[in-house]
Amino acid sequence: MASFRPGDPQAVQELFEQIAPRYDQLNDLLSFGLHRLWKRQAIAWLQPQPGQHLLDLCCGTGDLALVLAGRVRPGGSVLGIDAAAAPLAVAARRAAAQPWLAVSWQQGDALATGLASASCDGAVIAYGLRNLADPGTGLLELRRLLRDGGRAAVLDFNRSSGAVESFQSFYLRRLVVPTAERFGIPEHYAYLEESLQRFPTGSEQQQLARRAGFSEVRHRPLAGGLMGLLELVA
Ligand SMILES: C/C(=C\Cc1cc(O)c2ccccc2c1O)CCC[C@H](C)CCC[C@H](C)CCCC(C)C
Ligand SMILES: C[S@@+](CC[C@H](N)C(=O)[O-])C[C@H]1O[C@@H](n2cnc3c(N)ncnc32)[C@H](O)[C@@H]1O
Repeated sequence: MASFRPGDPQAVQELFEQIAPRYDQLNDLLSFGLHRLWKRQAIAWLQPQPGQHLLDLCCGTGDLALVLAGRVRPGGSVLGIDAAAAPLAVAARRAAAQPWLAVSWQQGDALATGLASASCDGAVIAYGLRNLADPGTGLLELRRLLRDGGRAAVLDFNRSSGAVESFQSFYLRRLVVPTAERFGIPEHYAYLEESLQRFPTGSEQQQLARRAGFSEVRHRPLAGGLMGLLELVA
């Protein structure tokens, strides 16, 4: 059985190339649709305004980017960046059905986007930071891309402890992976728990964000501590 070593960029990219066709369906199924609420909480922090130019790093199949593109109308735009082509193809198909949205897609590395400094009014990374080889470098690039005063929202699983950690592990091992097994991709979802074990805690993320140059930093647990939202001001 293949395994995807957390921190190996090629393996992580390949994982998301392979699960792209099932990704959204399994997120809805496995979280009972609650991931949409958690993403709305990330958007609420960003306070998107008409005319703003926003960035969705590790955008995947583009659900967040498409919502943001609606919120910055008229005059604004959203750029979604992802390392994997398959999720971007899903995102482009979804965007084609909404031609009024100013949204574009770029295959690239969130650790080195090549975009101009201070070129974005706001940015989101949803369930992406944990998949980067070096989350600290990811936060540095995020800060570089934002104009001073711009907001960023970093949504991901929360590295918890005690009963919450036990529930998280139980849910991932006993529900998530067996469900993924039915779609022939159990090892892809087994990676989730492995990647979480090496993910910085909320307070460690706060330290990394301050070191990256963010002026305001707050890590907020969501869903009873199962998820976490890093609220940042550049
Ligand atoms: C949107 C969500 C996860 C995105 C996601 C992130 C990754 O890094 C992956 C890596 C490998 C495969 C898939 C993913 C991936 O989908 C969160 C919702 C989906 C989760 C799979 C469900 C797990 C949620 C909590 C652990 C438990 C929620 C319990 C609640 C009662 C629903
Ligand atoms: C769990 S998905 C999150 C997708 C979307 N943000 C969401 O909330 O559903 C993680 C995404 O990060 C992308 N990714 C992983 N490493 C990356 C990197 N170094 N640069 C850009 N994207 C990356 C993967 O290809 C994948 O599409």
